[in-house]
Amino acid sequence: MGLLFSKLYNLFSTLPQARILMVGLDAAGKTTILYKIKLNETVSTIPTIGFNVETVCPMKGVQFTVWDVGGQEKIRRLWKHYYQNTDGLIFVVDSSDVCRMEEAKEELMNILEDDAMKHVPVQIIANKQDLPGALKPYEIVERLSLNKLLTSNQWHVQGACAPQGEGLYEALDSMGSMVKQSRKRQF
Ligand SMILES: Nc1nc2c(ncn2[C@@H]2O[C@H](COP(=O)(O)OP(=O)(O)OP(=O)(O)O)[C@@H](O)[C@H]2O)c(=O)[nH]1
Ligand SMILES: [Mg+2]
Repeated sequence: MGLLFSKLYNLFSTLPQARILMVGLDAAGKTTILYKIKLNETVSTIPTIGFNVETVCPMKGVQFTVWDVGGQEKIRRLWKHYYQNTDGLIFVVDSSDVCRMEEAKEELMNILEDDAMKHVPVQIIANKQDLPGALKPYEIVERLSLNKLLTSNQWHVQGACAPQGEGLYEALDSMGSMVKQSRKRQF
């Protein structure tokens, strides 16, 4: 009964509360994004060993608990421990790190193969658009083969520059819409 009420609340409430998992390769900009959204500040970061978690209200009527999990290669195997009950995935890409696009694609593939993540909406943030040589969002779609990879997940790609906050509102807005739609389908 409690579960039913909670589902009804989430479906009809104007305040969707959602658990969002944010991953991506090391140095993609995840922690910078998290604290830009939370504090509207550009914090100086060190590589995340473990995770950061913050509740953020990026816009009126939306509350996300965002889990930012470290992306260094040796700790990526820990990502799977955060999959359960995830309502939305934010996958952050350093758009200027062209050499590691294949690696990013493989990691995204691994995530989506997990049963817990099969139908979770995916927001790709094509970060570091300010850097020379950064791939545009449509080029990231091609490099990550998103049209082939994301056949059973709703998805959206947003270009961003985290320290300036550019593109972050749009990314979270789209994540919120996808989470709401996905909840309606589940119900
Ligand atoms: N030029 C530029 N630098 C950025 C941008 N976003 C983040 N950075 C920088 O990229 C570096 C890594 O950022 P982090 O936020 O620590 O990266 P992370 O994804 O959390 O890395 P891990 O914790 O190791 O997984 C930092 O020096 C940030 O200042 C951006 O949009 N443009
Ligand atoms: Mg980090």
